[in-house]
Amino acid sequence: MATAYDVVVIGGGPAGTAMASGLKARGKNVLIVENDLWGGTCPNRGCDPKKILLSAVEAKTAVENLQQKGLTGIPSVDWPALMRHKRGYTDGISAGTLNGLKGQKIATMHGQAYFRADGQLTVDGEKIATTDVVVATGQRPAILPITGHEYFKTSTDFLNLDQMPKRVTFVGGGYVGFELATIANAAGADVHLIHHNTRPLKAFDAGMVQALMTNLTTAGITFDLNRDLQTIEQQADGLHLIAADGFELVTDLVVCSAGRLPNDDHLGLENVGVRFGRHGIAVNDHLQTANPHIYAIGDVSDTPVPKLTPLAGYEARYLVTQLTQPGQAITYPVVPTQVYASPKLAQVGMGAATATNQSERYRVNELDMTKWFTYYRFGAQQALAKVIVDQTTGQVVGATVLSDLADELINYLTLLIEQHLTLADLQQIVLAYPTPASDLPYLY
Ligand SMILES: Cc1cc2nc3c(=O)[nH]c(=O)nc-3n(C[C@H](O)[C@H](O)[C@H](O)COP(=O)(O)OP(=O)(O)OC[C@H]3O[C@@H](n4cnc5c(N)ncnc54)[C@H](O)[C@@H]3O)c2cc1C
Ligand SMILES: NC(=O)c1ccc[n+]([C@@H]2O[C@H](COP(=O)([O-])OP(=O)(O)OC[C@H]3O[C@@H](n4cnc5c(N)ncnc54)[C@H](O)[C@@H]3O)[C@@H](O)[C@H]2O)c1
Repeated sequence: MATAYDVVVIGGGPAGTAMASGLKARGKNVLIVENDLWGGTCPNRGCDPKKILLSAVEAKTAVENLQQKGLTGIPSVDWPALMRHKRGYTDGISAGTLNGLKGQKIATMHGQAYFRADGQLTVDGEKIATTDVVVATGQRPAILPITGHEYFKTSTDFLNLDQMPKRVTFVGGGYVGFELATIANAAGADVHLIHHNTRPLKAFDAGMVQALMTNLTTAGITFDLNRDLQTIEQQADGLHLIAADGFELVTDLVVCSAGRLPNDDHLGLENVGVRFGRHGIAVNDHLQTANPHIYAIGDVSDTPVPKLTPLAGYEARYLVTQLTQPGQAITYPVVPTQVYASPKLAQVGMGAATATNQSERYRVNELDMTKWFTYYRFGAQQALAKVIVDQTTGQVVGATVLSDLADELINYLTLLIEQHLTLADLQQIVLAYPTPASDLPYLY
């Protein structure tokens, strides 16, 4: 007789693997199902390969910034070698993740999970008996349904390019568009970013986005704002990208970076009373769907937080506790988000626009840190911050940072916010000098 599981987890990405490990550690009989690469988006075709490729951008920028300051000669990116370096990491991820799961004695299956009816879950047609199911199937790149959409490539294709084409265009000014445009530009391509309105990266501080775009424009990226792409045509000289207003651009590679779609439309969720749609699987504040035995976590769940790897893990940890010791509704901490461009743009907590509307309570410290020792020493082009302080408590409640070190500084700022630290609290702690952390008192 087939095994009856306590929980089946569908999806072997950061959410699903954290879920399966956590349940197993608490003695549950768990099966995890994956239909593609174990490890999911983040380590195979997302965060990690992107940041490996960014390493070359960071190193090149560091050398550029020290020209006439002790270094001569600017290195160029050897794309095939950089890609080999990336694959040296990504090629082992799927097998390594699977081995890790097996090492924990977690049951695994490779195949397509599908709900035929309530209580009838199948994997590649085989019936699986289980009490509960956790859906953690993530998202996939959205493709704009325009004429010639078949010429679109995705972030997954870009992160696995054997050669960098001469001309590369991104359509959609979000995280993916900015990050991959930064990489393609540093690798020597002529890069355009087409965006359909005048406000790319709309969740980030408008002034800081403008400053980032100015930097990227100086570095060679062309921003084609307010262009509504309608058609892609293959012609002898390349792909012609044509917008509604007659704007036309010829490129060799066009990447659709206009958002991602939840993997919730191929699971038979309609057969088991689970509501789902463009924003993902509908869940309550216990991450439970309309079917009490089915839960959803990570990118595929429709929750009020950005879709990021640390949140996939956070939701998994919450649900592990919930399935073993039911209790409180989920609450989320402040979430730092960032765009790994050049420089990096990071944000956490309250934005300056909100703070300015309540100026009797909040102070916005607008800081140009470019000449501060931390940034001066490596010749940084720009280091800006907007730090929001609650004047009634003296605590930091939000920040936006634009600098080569923003990815580190934003985590310190997140700790200050989460731990409600005032300047006086911080001055009780000794931090190594000179470092970005030892600048923290000057941000208040
Ligand atoms: C280019 C890019 C860069 C990114 N950079 C960052 C970053 O720097 N920082 C950050 O925090 N986040 C980043 N993200 C987002 C991050 O990758 C996701 O938030 C994270 O992977 C979500 O984890 P998940 O487990 O919910 O989904 P996923 O990682 O997508 O995993 C879902 C898994 O489910 C599997 N699956 C789907 N359908 C089925 C099915 N029917 N049966 C079985 N298995 C199925 C999929 O194959 C996949 O392996 C990036 C994403 C992209 C695309
Ligand atoms: N650094 C990170 O943490 C990171 C990096 C990459 C991806 N991600 C995750 O992946 C998700 C998807 O990233 P993304 O950049 O694809 O999506 P996104 O939602 O961040 O950005 C998509 C952009 O495309 C624009 N757009 C929509 N339709 C368009 C059109 N017709 N023409 C031109 N522009 C159009 C939108 O206005 C938006 O600015 C992110 O929301 C995030 O959850 C995170």
